[in-house]
Amino acid sequence: MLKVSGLTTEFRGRGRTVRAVRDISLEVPGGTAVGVVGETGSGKSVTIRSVLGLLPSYGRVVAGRAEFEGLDLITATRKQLRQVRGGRIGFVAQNPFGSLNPVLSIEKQFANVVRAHRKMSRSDIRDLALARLESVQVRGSERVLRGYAHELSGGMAQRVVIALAMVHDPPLVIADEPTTALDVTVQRQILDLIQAQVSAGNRSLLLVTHDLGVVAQYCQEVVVMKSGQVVESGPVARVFGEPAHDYTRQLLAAVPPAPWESARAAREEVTGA
Ligand SMILES: Nc1ncnc2c1ncn2[C@@H]1O[C@H](COP(=O)(O)OP(=O)(O)OP(=O)(O)O)[C@@H](O)[C@H]1O
Repeated sequence: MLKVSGLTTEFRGRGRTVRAVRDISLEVPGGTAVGVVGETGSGKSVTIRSVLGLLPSYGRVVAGRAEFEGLDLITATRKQLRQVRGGRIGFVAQNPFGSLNPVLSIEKQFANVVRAHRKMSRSDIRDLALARLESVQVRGSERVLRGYAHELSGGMAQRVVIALAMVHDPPLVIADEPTTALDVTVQRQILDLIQAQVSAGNRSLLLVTHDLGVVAQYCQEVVVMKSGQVVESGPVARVFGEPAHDYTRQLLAAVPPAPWESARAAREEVTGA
C-alpha cells in the first residue's frame, strides 16, 4: 500500500542544515495497521509530513522514495499530491482545531474537501457529510454542519476531522498522534473510532504515537524510531516480545505499569506476599 525507502529530510536555515530523518524505510501493507513509535524529536512527524508533501518551505526531502498506488509521492507534482491527500490518503493530525478552518462552517469545509476531488451537488454533499458524521457518532449532525469549529469540544472536533478524512473512502489513513491534544477521557474513544473506520473499509493505517500500549492494542506492525532513524521494525508481537534493539527494550521498560498492577505490587510489598 505504502512503501517508504531511504527517506532523508533536511531543514535549512541561516547557514545551518539539520538532517531531521535519515534513511527511513517502512512499509504499510494493505489492510494492516502500522504504528510508528519513538521519543519526542525522533522524527515521526517529519517522516509523515515528508511522505504527504506537508513540510514547511525550508524543509526538503533530499533522498528516498515513498511509493503509493504507482506514484512516488516525493517526486509527485503538487497537483498529484493534492489528489492523493484527502482523496486516496486520509490524514488526521494532532490538533483538530489546527486542521479545521475557523472561519468556514463545517458544511462548507465538507463541500471544499468533496469538490477538490469530484463534482457533486450541494444537497448530495450535505447527505454525504451527514452520513460521514453519523458514522463517527457525531450526535446532532445537522447542527454540527451549520456550526463552526470553535463551537465543538476537542473530541467532537477530532471526530469531524476523521469524518472529513473519510469523505472519499481512502484506502490508507495516516494519523499523527491523533489524541495527544485531547482530554484523556476521549482519547480511547477516538482511537476506537479510527480503528472502526479502518476495519470497516478494510483500509490500512499508519499511526504515529509515543504510546506503546496504543500500538500493542491497535496495530499489527511497529516501526521504532530514534534520533531520526529506524532502529527496528516488524510484527508487534515479535518486536515487543523479543526486542532486538536496546532502545526498544528501554522504551518498553519505561511503560508505566497499569494502575491495578502498581496497586497489586504495593499490596504485595506490604503483606510480603
Ligand atoms: N519545522 C521544523 N524546523 C526545524 N526542525 C524541525 C522542524 N520540525 C521538526 N524538526 C526537527 O526534526 C527532528 C524530528 O522532529 P519530529 O517532530 O519529527 O519528532 P517527533 O518524533 O514527531 O516528536 P514528537 O513526538 O514530539 O512529535 C527534531 O530534531 C526536530 O527538532
